Amino acid sequence: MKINTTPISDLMVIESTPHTDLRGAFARLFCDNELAPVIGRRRIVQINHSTTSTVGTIRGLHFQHPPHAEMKLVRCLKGRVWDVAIDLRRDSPTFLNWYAQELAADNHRMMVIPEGFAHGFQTLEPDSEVFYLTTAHYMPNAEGGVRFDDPRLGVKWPLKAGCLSVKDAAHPLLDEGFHGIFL
Ligand SMILES: Cc1cn([C@H]2C[C@H](O)[C@@H](COP(=O)(O)OP(=O)(O)O[C@H]3O[C@H](C)C(=O)[C@H](O)[C@H]3O)O2)c(=O)[nH]c1=O
Repeated sequence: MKINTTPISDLMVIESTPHTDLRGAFARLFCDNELAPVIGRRRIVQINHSTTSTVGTIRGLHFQHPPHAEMKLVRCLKGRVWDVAIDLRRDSPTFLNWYAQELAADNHRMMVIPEGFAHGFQTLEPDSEVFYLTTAHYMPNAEGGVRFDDPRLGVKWPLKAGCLSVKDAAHPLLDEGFHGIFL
């Protein structure tokens, strides 16, 4: 696994190179030894899998408030998604900056999104499947969200927004009073 930095500190992109032979390919989805420099003392406590049938669907952008803030390690195991992370960390020099990567079954790329970031994705192919590991349990009462089309964020999505959950359509826009998550 190759650990790549991004323009946003602590946000990483992991490249994996599958072992291929006549039968097909083998690749590790996760290895605590290889990812120790990124994971540190965190523990993976949940592994989630979402399937999204229609192209253009946006899931997110979600985060959890401390003490339930989580790191997410996100892969696309089928299809293709535009995976977006937004820095919501208070006092971060890149506060409200966003970064995106195309994750696909065939590019074996993984986003490592630390605590204090909102995460979401848009499907670029039908029946896309996202597989992600988290370092904190799902706590609905600690969940927060930002709007995919919030002008304060200016996220660029490859496609016109398609299907959206009622919850995601209802996230409040960030006003000047929003100073981020204090971790
Ligand atoms: C995250 C989660 C959800 N749920 C239940 C809650 C709802 O009844 C249902 C769908 O949840 P939600 O609409 O939040 O799912 P997504 O919109 O795919 O959100 C997820 O995908 C975005 C991109 C993220 O980054 C979040 O980690 C995660 O919230 O599953 C659970 O039971 N356990 C869980 O860990």
